[in-house]
This record gives sequence, C-alpha cells and structure tokens, in this order.
Amino acid sequence: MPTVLDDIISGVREDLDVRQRALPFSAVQQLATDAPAARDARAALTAPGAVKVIAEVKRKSPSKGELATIPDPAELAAAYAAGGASVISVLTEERRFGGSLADLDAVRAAVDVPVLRKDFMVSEYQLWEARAHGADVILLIVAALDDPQLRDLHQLAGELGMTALVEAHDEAETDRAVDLGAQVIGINARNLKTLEVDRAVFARLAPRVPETAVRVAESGVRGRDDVADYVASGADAVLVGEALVTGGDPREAVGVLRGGATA
Ligand SMILES: O=C(O)c1ccccc1NCC(=O)[C@H](O)[C@H](O)COP(=O)(O)O
Repeated sequence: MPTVLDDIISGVREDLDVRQRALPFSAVQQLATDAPAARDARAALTAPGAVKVIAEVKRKSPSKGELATIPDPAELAAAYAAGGASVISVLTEERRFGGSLADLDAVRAAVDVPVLRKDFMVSEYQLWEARAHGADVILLIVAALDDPQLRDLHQLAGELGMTALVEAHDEAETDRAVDLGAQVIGINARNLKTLEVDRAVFARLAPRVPETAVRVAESGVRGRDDVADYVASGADAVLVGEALVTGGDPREAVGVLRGGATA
C-alpha cells in the first residue's frame, strides 16, 4: 500500500521529467554556476539571540487542504523577514502544496535572509535547479532516500554551497541523519503515513542529535507556548507554516513566536 509520501514522490518524479525535458542537465548546471553564492543558513540559525524561526510560504497541504491563497509570496516573505525570521521556507511542490519555482524566484528577490527550497528531493537535478533559482538551503527527507542517495545529495548540497536540512521522523531516521554528519537536522512531528502531528516526537528524538548540530523542530506550532515547549526540549529553531499563513499579520506573528524579540 503506497504511503502519502510515496504518492507525493511519484507526482514529483513526473513533474521533474517534464522540467528536465524542457531544461537539460547541462543548462541547469550552468544557471546554478552563474547564480550568486548561497547564503550561510547555518550561521543564520546559530546566531546569538532568540529561538530562530524558519517561516514557511505554504498555500495548501495534504493534511489540511487549502490554507491561504498567498497571491504575493514576495510580500509574505518580506513580512516574515521584517518580523525576524532567520530563514524563509518556500514549498515548491505544485500538486499537493500549490507551490512553484516561480514562488522561490519571487521570495529570493524579496529578502536577504537564506531561503529554503522545501520540496521532495530525489535527484541531483533538483539540487542544481534549487541553486539555479537562488536557494541557500534544501530539504533532504531521510524517509524518501536510501543511504547512498542521502549521502550523494548531502555531499552535492555542500559542493553547491548550500545547507541541507536533513529531516527525520523516528529513531532510525534520526540516527541515519546523525551518521551522515548532517549539521542541520529537522525532527518533523508530522507522521508521513498518518499525517497526524505529535509534538512529543521532538522531545523523544532530539537527545539523539549532537549539540554541535542545529536542531530544528518542524510542524505543529500553533503559538508561542508550542515554541517554548520545543525550545525546552532542545530546539534551536522551529519551522512553521500553517500558523503563520492563517494567523493574521505575518510580521507580528513571527515576532510573537520569537517571544516578542524585535527583528
Ligand atoms: O503539511 C502536510 O500536510 C504535509 C504532508 C506530507 C508531507 C509533508 C507535509 N508538510 C511539510 C512540512 O514539513 C510542513 O509544511 C512544515 O513542517 C510546517 O508545518 P506546519 O507548521 O504544521 O504547517
């Protein structure tokens, strides 16, 4: 029985085939080579001060359906940055999340902070493509990749000057991320089989991540109390989508999650 993740990835591969036919590997490599250097996301996430917020541009999701229309992702990203977001996450998967590489371009042009291409990365082409569109960070979901794929994509991200956010959901995946030498590890509280969110997963898995790595708590943040709980369990950063796109003034909302700290 295919999981939600399997279904998403099968659509991602079909869309990727279309893009690869339109823009060959050598062309996307050239665009990536010509792009301005990637910004240092690890530095942004380890700077002194309040908990770091990775603020997400998220229109819809498999778990919640439509969340927000977001007609101007650049404006939203600029508001997030003004509120003190350390990194902007842009979902570029189209079928299930309503995102696009055009969103990534728009956000990249609008902010100075590092930008994460949040997608289901299964091939080197997508990493070159991310860099060509100005991404500084890419997501590697451990559950979607075997160890050789994970190692190769993690290494390529580094060669392209990008930071990899390596995402785990359970003990075995967390240990694989640690063994990989990942410097930024996300623990996602959303179970990719059931889509249910269990924030306690972070507290259970975070101790397996060495303190030298940045620990990112992903999903399920509804407000400042959830951020405080994640921080108490060892989070250096939180990745937040739904609460920010549905929560009114995005600049203020990021500031509230940071504990009222000014940008
Ligand atoms: O959000 C989903 O429904 C989802 C389903 C399947 C795979 C990934 C999914 N979300 C990606 C994310 O990791 C979240 O967008 C991100 O952590 C923010 O979560 P939230 O603050 O709960 O919107």
